[in-house]
Parts: sequence; structure tokens; C-alpha cells
Amino acid sequence: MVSLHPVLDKGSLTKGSSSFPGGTLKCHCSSNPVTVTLTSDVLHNHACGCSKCWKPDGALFSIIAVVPKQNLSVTANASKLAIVDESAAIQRYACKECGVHLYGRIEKEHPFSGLDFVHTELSDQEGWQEVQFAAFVSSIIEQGFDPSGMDEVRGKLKALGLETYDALSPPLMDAIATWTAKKSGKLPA
Ligand SMILES: N[C@@H](CCC(=O)N[C@@H](CS)C(=O)NCC(=O)O)C(=O)O
Ligand SMILES: [Zn+2]
Ligand SMILES: [Zn+2]
Repeated sequence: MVSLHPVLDKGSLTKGSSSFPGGTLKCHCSSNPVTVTLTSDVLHNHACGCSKCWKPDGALFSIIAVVPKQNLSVTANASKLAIVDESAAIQRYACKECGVHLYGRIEKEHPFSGLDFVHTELSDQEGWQEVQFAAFVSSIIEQGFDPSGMDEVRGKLKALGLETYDALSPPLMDAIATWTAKKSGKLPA
């Protein structure tokens, strides 16, 4: 049986709490962990199959969400963070010791600038928004997954109630396209 991610392998998703106030994310270091504090719940939590998002060992998917950047602060051991790939749109800050990504930030002009990318599984707290959909599903093949197993992967995601997409979900793709059209003048700003 293919393993997607510990959160997705349980058979059902634990619903988040609508009044969840945020919490603390922590890297995997047993001493001096990097911590990041969020002062709100996340939005658009989803599974991502792309090669760039951090996944725990053995997982095919990352679980990733966004939070307004003003709601995020690094609260311990910030000196252990380094940007994984300076050329990517999302500057992903990873712990230099354990490799976990604590947050991703977009500094350039981009439809999602102002939102930071985070992994709620790095928190001990319960109540974070549950996974809403699966994105970049076909991208797992680029990382070596056997294409003949894709029906099983998509079937497992659908059985959890998750729609599967090979880019982002329609509302997020529409938001990107709207931003692009406003920038080019095809739609009024
Ligand atoms: N097929 C590519 C897709 C990469 C990709 O476009 N990832 C999306 C979802 S995280 C993205 O927005 N990337 C922007 C970035 O990584 O900066 C891969 O797996 O590497
Ligand atoms: Zn660490
Ligand atoms: Zn991704």
C-alpha cells in the first residue's frame, strides 16, 4: 500500500477548529530547535506533490498551507535558518541541522506575496485547518514515482475527500490569473 504522508495515511482527516488561534512550529532538532510562532490559523492547507516543498522522510506529499506574513515570527534559533534555493519564487527557510523547512516567503512581485508557506505538522497543537485538496499530484513522477501507481494515489486522495489537481486548485489558479490580468491591464486593477 502506497504511503502518501502520515496525515493522509490515517484513513480520514481530522477536522480543524474554526476558532483555532495559531501556535508554534518547531524543527526536528532535539536540541536548540528553531521555532516559529503563528498568531492565526493557516489558510489553503493542502497536500503538494512538487519536488520543492519539504516532506517528512518516506512521504510522497508535503502538507503545506499559507499564513499572512505579519502573523509569523521566528521565535528561537533563527541563526540556524538558511534559504534552500535563492532562485525560487518561494524563499524556503530550512534548518541547517535537520533540514526541516520552517517557512517560505515570497519577496518578489507575485500573486501570493504577503503570504508565508508553512507546515502545520511541525506543531504539537491540534485544531489547525485540515487539508483541503491535493496539488501538483503528477509532480511525484518527476521524483521517481512509478506512473502506474497514480490511480492508486489519486484514489487514496479522493477517498479522503480531497480533489486532486496537477497544478493548484481552481480558486488559487483563478487568483493567480486575475493578478496577472490586472498587472497587464487586461482587467481593471
Ligand atoms: N513539477 C515541479 C513543480 C514545482 C512547482 O511549480 N511548485 C509550485 C508549488 S509549491 C510552486 O508554486 N513553486 C514555486 C516555488 O517553488 O518557488 C516540481 O515538482 O518541481
Ligand atoms: Zn532543526
Ligand atoms: Zn510544492
